Amino acid sequence: MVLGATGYVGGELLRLLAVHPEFKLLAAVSTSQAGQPIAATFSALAPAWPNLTFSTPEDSLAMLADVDRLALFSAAPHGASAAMVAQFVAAAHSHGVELHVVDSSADFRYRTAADYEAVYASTHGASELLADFEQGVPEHVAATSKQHVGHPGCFATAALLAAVPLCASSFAPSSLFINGITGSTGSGRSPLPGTHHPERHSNLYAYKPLAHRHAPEIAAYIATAGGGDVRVNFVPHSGPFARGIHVTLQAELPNAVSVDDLRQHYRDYYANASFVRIVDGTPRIKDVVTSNYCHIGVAAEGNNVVVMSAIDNLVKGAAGGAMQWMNRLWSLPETHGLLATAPAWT
Ligand SMILES: NC(=O)C1=CN([C@@H]2O[C@H](COP(=O)(O)OP(=O)(O)OC[C@H]3O[C@@H](n4cnc5c(N)ncnc54)[C@H](OP(=O)(O)O)[C@@H]3O)[C@@H](O)[C@H]2O)C=CC1
Ligand SMILES: CC(=O)N[C@@H](CCC(=O)OP(=O)(O)O)C(=O)O
Repeated sequence: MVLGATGYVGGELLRLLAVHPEFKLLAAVSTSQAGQPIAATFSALAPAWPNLTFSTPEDSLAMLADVDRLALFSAAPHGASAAMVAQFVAAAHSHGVELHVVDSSADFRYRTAADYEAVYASTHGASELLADFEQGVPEHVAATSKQHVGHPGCFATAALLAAVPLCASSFAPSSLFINGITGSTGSGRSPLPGTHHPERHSNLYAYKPLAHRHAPEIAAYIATAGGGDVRVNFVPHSGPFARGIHVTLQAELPNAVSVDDLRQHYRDYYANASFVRIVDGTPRIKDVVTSNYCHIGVAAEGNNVVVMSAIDNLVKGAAGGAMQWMNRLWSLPETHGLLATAPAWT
């Protein structure tokens, strides 16, 4: 079941679920499009879902009376997601349904309501559930006993995959300088001045330098992943493309490191990670967009290092990362339904 199913992340979840070998779509939940065909909102998905219509939250809650197990994805906006998830958790409990939730919004990305409220300046919608949620990208959490997961955001995913192997090493820096460039789908389907085509096309600009709300999230997740207390200086940029995130991380290390040693360190760290590839040169978003892969490249000169990562914001940064976690929560192979590569030329 997918909450926020008419959104960009919701649409990607529906696309991934169409080819998943185990999960069967029970309901695509929408308030605005309930009763309308999925194919009317996502014409690209018509071959996969020619007849299925969006369901109201109320009808979707009622469906829990007829199932034994439920994988619940939330792609609702932060602030709305937690309360919706709480309704489904309560309904699952009362019907004896085995449930795992993966939330792509910010609502379960922090361990405490106070940490969430400090960043989002609004009361958490279901603080009683926070203890049941794991936080992190799957590559940085070896095992979890938690029932549910709050997935990091797309900028955070790209930044963390680049940062954690460095910060969790014996040569960890005390500060990171991170530039991130995101495509316009990162801001969701509602048109905004910053996503309007004439503004975005053939343009590139930074926004909220050193003040973006995802900087504390990146720092918190680095600490959770064993990277300690590192200062994160984050400058996001709007890029002239629809999908993809490119992150460039720079740091000064306590000692010099060779580029070969640094690259080998990353290869060793991600040796068992199916979706992270350490490239010899520099990563490119065209090599990962639409896929669940992350490409990472490194450079070093004396004490100064650069780590670059590229992901698809909607897949590895949201729907695909959520699917990877959901596979793991149900003890399925983590790669189920996610191994398609990028087309590269689109
Ligand atoms: N876009 C991206 O690259 C990424 C997004 N995320 C997170 O994933 C979530 C979804 O993002 P995205 O798909 O881009 O967002 P969209 O705005 O495209 O979609 C969100 C969907 O949620 C539903 N919704 C809107 N308002 C409410 C509300 N008040 N209560 C319940 N449902 C509501 C809407 O569907 P309807 O009105 O039909 O119910 C809407 O289509 C967000 O929390 C975002 O932060 C995370 C990583 C990357
Ligand atoms: C909506 C939202 O936060 N989506 C993404 C990130 C894109 C982003 O950080 O975009 P803005 O700078 O426009 O917020 C997320 O949840 O991580």
